[in-house]
Amino acid sequence: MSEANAFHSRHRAAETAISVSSVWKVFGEGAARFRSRPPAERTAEALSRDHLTGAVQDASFDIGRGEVFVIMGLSGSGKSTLLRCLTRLIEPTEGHITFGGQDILKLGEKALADLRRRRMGMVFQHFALLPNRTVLGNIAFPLEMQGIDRARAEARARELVALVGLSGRETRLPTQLSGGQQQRVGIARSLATNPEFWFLDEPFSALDPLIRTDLQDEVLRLQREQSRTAVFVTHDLDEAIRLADRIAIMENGRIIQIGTPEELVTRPATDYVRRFVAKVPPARVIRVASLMRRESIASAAMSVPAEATVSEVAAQIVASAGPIAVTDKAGRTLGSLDRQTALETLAAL
Ligand SMILES: Nc1ncnc2c1ncn2[C@@H]1O[C@H](COP(=O)(O)OP(=O)(O)OP(=O)(O)O)[C@@H](O)[C@H]1O
Repeated sequence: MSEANAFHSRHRAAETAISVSSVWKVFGEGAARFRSRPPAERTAEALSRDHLTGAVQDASFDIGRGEVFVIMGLSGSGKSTLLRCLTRLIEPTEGHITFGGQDILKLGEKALADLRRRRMGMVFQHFALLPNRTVLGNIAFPLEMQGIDRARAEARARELVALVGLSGRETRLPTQLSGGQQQRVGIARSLATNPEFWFLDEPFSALDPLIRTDLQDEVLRLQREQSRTAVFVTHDLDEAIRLADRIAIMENGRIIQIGTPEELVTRPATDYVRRFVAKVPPARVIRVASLMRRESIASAAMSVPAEATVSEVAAQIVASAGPIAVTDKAGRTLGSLDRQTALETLAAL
């Protein structure tokens, strides 16, 4: 692992929260028969000959506890199907999916419903709020489903209303809210049970760009305050870069690369990934740590954090008149940043 990644992937060395191994979802008649084929015969040609859709093909990856893992790709690449396989809203054709070591594909109906209710939170593109319930009633609903008494459920719902910035609107019905506000209710509701795992499927794509950025900030803030393992589907690269620790890029049912935004931009695995990330300014994803020289410096004019992106510290770099120190989260100096190299990264398109 490069130094840059060691700084950025705070989760990689951490405990695995979700492990996905050789997962397939094949749609069409005869999908079950597809399981008996040896791996070498599970090709795109074989799928098309049998009139099957390989929505997810041989997906394997681990997600670290507390990581924000983004699945992205063009329309029809299999993102939603993969996410739904993780929650078993769609039954995978085959493979293994474990949550904290427990194989969820082996769970019976009741255990699965329990897992979803207690440990998973989900947000979808269409808010799916209960039309006859108020903001508070919608947010309290998952708690009531758990058998928590109404007063306690409502107290928790009030906390969440404040957390997502809807104080004062507790008694409104969904139709009396804007799209962005409705999605805030959806987010609050998904967090009511304080789930370990948070699944978000294109949660902001129906919203206009400004509201979308607000809600992305909201998600980032919630992650900072109470980090949870999050899997986020989007077709918006900009959104993926803002939110992700790592991004999985899908193409025609296959995951073709998994990496930090910086890895995808600086080392795209295929032409498809290269084209996907072509418009991302490198300074937006390259971290100070990647440009740092490990050397001691006598007297620094200023310091910048190793985990910041070059864009985030652009103003300091431009203004600096002397050596720039690079520091870790504790403020210890790790090395130096060459101003010229940083300026070149900022200028690169
Ligand atoms: N229930 C289904 N029956 C048959 N084919 C399906 C079904 N659901 C999805 N598919 C097919 O599986 C493939 C992947 O679909 P999926 O919805 O997962 O893609 P996606 O990347 O999430 O797309 P989008 O961004 O448009 O939502 C597509 O070819 C789709 O037509």
